[in-house]
Amino acid sequence: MPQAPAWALLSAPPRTQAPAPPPNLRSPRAPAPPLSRPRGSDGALGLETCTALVSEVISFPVVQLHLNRTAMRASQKDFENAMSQVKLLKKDPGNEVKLKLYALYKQATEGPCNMPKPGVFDLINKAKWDAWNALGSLPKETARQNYVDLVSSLSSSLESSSQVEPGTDRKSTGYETLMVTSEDGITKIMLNRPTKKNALNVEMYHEIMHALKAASKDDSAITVLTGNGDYYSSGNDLTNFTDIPPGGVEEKAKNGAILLREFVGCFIDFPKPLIAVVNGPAVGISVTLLGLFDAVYASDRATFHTPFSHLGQSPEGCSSYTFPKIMSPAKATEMLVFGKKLTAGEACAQGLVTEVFPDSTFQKEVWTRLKAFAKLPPNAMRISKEIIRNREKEKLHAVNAEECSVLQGRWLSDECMNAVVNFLSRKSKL
Ligand SMILES: CCCCCCCCCCC/C=C/C(=O)SCCNC(=O)CCNC(=O)[C@H](O)C(C)(C)COP(=O)(O)OP(=O)(O)OC[C@H]1O[C@@H](n2cnc3c(N)ncnc32)[C@H](O)[C@@H]1OP(=O)(O)O
Repeated sequence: MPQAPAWALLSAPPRTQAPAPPPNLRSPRAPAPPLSRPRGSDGALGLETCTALVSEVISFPVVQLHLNRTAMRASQKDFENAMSQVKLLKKDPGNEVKLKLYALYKQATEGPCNMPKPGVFDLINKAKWDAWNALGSLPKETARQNYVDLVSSLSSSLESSSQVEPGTDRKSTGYETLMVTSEDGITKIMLNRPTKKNALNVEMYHEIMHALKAASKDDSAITVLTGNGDYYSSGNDLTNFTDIPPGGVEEKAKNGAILLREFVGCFIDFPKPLIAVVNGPAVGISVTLLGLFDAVYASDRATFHTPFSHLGQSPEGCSSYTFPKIMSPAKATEMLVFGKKLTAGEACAQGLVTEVFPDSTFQKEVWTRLKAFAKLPPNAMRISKEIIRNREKEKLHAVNAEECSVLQGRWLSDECMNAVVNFLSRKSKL
């Protein structure tokens, strides 16, 4: 059974001590914490409670940062990077360090502790208060610097001993083609090439894989893919076809098929609820992948278009298997073979989209709903997804392999090359 990261658990207080209502440690600008925390029958803090508490200690500063943006100038970027880095730590730095981080953050953003001291039985809030209060009149700038230094020392000492895959220590801010954020239990992966309608270039394929791997291990409950700008995505970037290596087009096609197979494989294997927030038109691979998502919410501005025949290509993203199952073979054929473009309403009627929202309220309504989902017990959600999806996994990997192999041949065809040349020479558009 998937476990919450060990470091998401703060030590439980001794059983004998009765929970007392904690005074609020937060500034008036901050959201108020729950007054008491549910405990298990053994008196320990429950898993969700502990996770929420860690979010409070670790993630809460991210919210605060936005509120205090104007107050920080000198090392704002370092400070912001340090906060992102904290969330990427793969190992529990321990309660003592977490309290130190909390205290330095509060000092850096609010100055010396000015809150009433919590009661003796309010162990957690008292520990936080003590840590902050212990910093006395340490100047804000020094606290900020100490925070950055502490995170940097943690990153080197904890990351080097963890078994992470190469590159997984990359910061969420370090992406070229994506914006990745983690807040309120949701990791949001936003395609971020709006001037190119979020077309997927080779860099973006790699970055999405990286972001999904990181999201599968982070402490968020759900993961969301969406687009920046007016498009969700215009699909594969057709300039991907232009950079021919010394081995010629055959090598290009072979490498493309390897990349595509690995890319789609990441969606098949993604362990947490994966939700698409389709903010605008979607084309090609950004549509076919939707069959591998757990829920798809769409603006009524969105359209769904898979013009593979027009492009001399063939379906991918496991759509040759998922679409006929979702919407019937004939409807799937209209889309995948004849390139029929669906409106959001039609896609919803076919089962490809879960729900459609008016564009004017889309973001507000969807994110309210997602935040509520993200509060559900994460392990239960994972396990339920697993039981819904797992018996299909082997089949999906086989379909993926077959689709990539067929597509590799298609990329070498005149039909495909002509379509790409026509688009790149501005002779055609969808
Ligand atoms: C051997 C190859 C190896 C490849 C590596 C692996 C790849 C795996 C491949 C998986 C298979 C995937 C298949 C698909 O996704 S098929 C779908 C492909 N997409 C398209 O055909 C869409 C093409 N774009 C358009 O038709 C129009 O741009 C669009 C209708 C989407 C929007 O039109 P509009 O008029 O509103 O906007 P512009 O055309 O002016 O677009 C703005 C700029 O964005 C550029 N653009 C948009 N989409 C793409 C794209 N898909 N590829 C490249 N560039 C794109 C467009 O050119 C404009 O750029 P400029 O401002 O510089 O002119």
